[in-house]
Amino acid sequence: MSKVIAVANQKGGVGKTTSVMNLGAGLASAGKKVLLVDLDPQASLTLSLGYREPDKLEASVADIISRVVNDEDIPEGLGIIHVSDNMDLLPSNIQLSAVEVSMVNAMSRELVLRYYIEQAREKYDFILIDCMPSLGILTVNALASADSVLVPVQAAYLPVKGLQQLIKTIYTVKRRLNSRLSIEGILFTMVDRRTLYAKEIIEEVNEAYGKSIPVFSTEIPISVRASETSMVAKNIYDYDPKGKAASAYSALTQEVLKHGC
Ligand SMILES: Nc1ncnc2c1ncn2[C@@H]1O[C@H](COP(=O)(O)OP(=O)(O)OP(=O)(O)O)[C@@H](O)[C@H]1O
Ligand SMILES: [Mg+2]
Repeated sequence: MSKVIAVANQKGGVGKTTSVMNLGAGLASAGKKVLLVDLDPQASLTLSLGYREPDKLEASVADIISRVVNDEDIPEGLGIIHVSDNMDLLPSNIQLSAVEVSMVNAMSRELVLRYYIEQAREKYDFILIDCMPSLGILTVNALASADSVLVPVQAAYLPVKGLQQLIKTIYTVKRRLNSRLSIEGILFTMVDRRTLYAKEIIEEVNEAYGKSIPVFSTEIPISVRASETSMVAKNIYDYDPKGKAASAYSALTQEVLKHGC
């Protein structure tokens, strides 16, 4: 059994990419076979994993999408980079922007990525999709391909309004395109428990959504070491194994494993 988790929030800079990278590394070190899909033309995940010139890669997720759109065969393993034990990456680059435009007129344009992911499921236990900060066609494709959505929320601004829009989109996709879609959980990131503000937001979100929408009991603390991981191209367990962010991501990994497939 495989599980496909889309990591999405249309708000930028909330910790989507950092969470994909570190949850992915946590699952891989727990012995799970993991594929990370970079579905953002900014290519932050690709860059963070150390592939510093994404535009020079031989193939990327853009090639996969354009082959599906044009109904062409996809050669085995096209674009896949083996990053480390148990962990592969389907990288991205700026070509994805052009491909996104070309999807607008494609047949079943919301289901293009799903066609690929359904085949990739056979090879992996977990597929994590790093979405871009928008609710456009690429993110809808990710939601249509996924079993669940993990929603990182930065506990430093009033997130409720943005979350309503995201949750509405998730339910629309569930109704029209992908009935198995569920919410894996809201994940608070960059939490500074010393500030009353963070606590208030967490309470507010718990009140508004906690009963119907799961909230991870793990919170990711604000951590300078975590913010440095993309620069040094290391996951948090290698970069700062004893730090609070590493133990939080490890607890998150356990929660996700406990949810099962
Ligand atoms: N726990 C943390 N503590 C401090 N800084 C963090 C933490 N997690 C991530 N950051 C930093 O915050 C910034 C945004 O994180 P990240 O790139 O993961 O967010 P994102 O939601 O993927 O952004 P985008 O919407 O642009 O794709 C980055 O500079 C990252 O290094
Ligand atoms: Mg990102």
